[in-house]
Amino acid sequence: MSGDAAALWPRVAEGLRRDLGARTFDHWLKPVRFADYCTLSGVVTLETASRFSANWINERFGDRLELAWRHHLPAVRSVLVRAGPGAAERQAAMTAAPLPPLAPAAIAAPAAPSAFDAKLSFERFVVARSNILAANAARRMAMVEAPQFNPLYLCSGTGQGKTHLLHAIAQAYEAEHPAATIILMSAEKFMLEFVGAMRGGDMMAFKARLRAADLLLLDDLQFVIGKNSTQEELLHTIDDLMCSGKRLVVTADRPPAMLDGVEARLLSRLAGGLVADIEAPEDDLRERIIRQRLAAMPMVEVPDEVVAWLVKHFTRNIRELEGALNKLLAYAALTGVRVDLALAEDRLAENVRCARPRITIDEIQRAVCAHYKLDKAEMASKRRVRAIARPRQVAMYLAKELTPRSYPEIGRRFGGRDHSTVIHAVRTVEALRVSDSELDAEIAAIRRSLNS
Ligand SMILES: Nc1ncnc2c1ncn2[C@@H]1O[C@H](COP(=O)(O)OP(=O)(O)OP(=O)(O)O)[C@@H](O)[C@H]1O
Repeated sequence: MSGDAAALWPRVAEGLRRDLGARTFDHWLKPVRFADYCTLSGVVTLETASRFSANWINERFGDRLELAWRHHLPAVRSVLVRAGPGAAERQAAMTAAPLPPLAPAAIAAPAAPSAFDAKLSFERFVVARSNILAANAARRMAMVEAPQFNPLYLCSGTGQGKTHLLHAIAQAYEAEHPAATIILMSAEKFMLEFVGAMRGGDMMAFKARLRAADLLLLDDLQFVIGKNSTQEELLHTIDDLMCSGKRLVVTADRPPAMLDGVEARLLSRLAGGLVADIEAPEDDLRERIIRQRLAAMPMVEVPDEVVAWLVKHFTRNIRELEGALNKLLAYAALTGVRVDLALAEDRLAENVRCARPRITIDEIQRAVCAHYKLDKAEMASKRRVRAIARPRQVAMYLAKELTPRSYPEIGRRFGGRDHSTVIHAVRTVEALRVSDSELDAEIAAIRRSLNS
């Protein structure tokens, strides 16, 4: 895959040359060579002649490089330019005054690059009412003083900045505690390493590595749902870290109480510190994030009406908003057209369609009740008379069809019913839709009312 990416570099470079102009390109980017592409992290590494020009390129052209790469290879997450081999010698040769000789150890072992994404810093995290609790709690986690709340549990829907905050905490903590051991990993990786260690008979090393952490940051905890032995190991790891006063931050897509299939003992540990949720981003936050991204690209002109249009249409999460902006800018940069409202509407029509807010269970319950002229409280009631039970089953069926919620989650929203009740309702309505055309038409009408 790195080979494929290497083959793309000349095309990426050609686009950049058109975009930046031959003079700027030849001066800064012509000497840049492709070094590596990691499919796992999505990081492209490029090399240039000196550390100075690497820093300059990262600062001035980092966003441009990312856009250009993503245009050809959408999986690219970030682009890093570093000084290539021999850069130190070239740098020394270019300097008039001889540099003091480097200790052999320093030459042999250059500082290991930080494992954290420099772009995901506190400085680049825009704070607003919807995320202020999470952002402030995250900052506290990185301070010298012991945090007031430990563990910190960050939760939100997808693309709202949880991973960003984990990287920000890790980097700020690293700056304050340079010798500290910091581990940032996804819950999935935790599980894979745990299973690998069990199979390889290497549990001691696995346990020792995690328990040596001064700060453990665990992303996407919902991954351990239903994975009992991973949960057990995680529980021991957390207990160990907490007992030794270490810091723990976890993220998940829902609050602890909604992690069905996670052991109560683990949940109580996780909820025992601070649970901070990030709400859906408000207009002001979305606009400030766009303006922040544009400020890093002073050569790109984006009219205010396009910014307002993006803010209006990409409401659900920041990742979608960023993706739309990147797509628009990449298209404009690589084709040489100006960014205006018509271009945004044309190029981003599909993105807008996908970004429409999803239907919620609450909306479904309201629509079903409006159709059958019922009180919404009946949805959660225990009454089994057919005039109520059937609409309730229809609402459960639509909840499964139109939302990403699981059977247990749906059951909870209908007066704490068991998941098997929901499965039964879904199957019943599915069968009835085939045999009962009247019911089928009613469901179609409810769906239309929800989509309108
Ligand atoms: N408040 C913010 N300020 C600046 N950038 C943000 C903010 N919130 C999110 N982002 C950006 O949005 C993108 C998605 O954020 P991130 O990956 O952290 O989301 P997430 O909540 O971890 O999503 P998932 O649950 O899918 O893993 C990232 O590029 C991140 O930098």
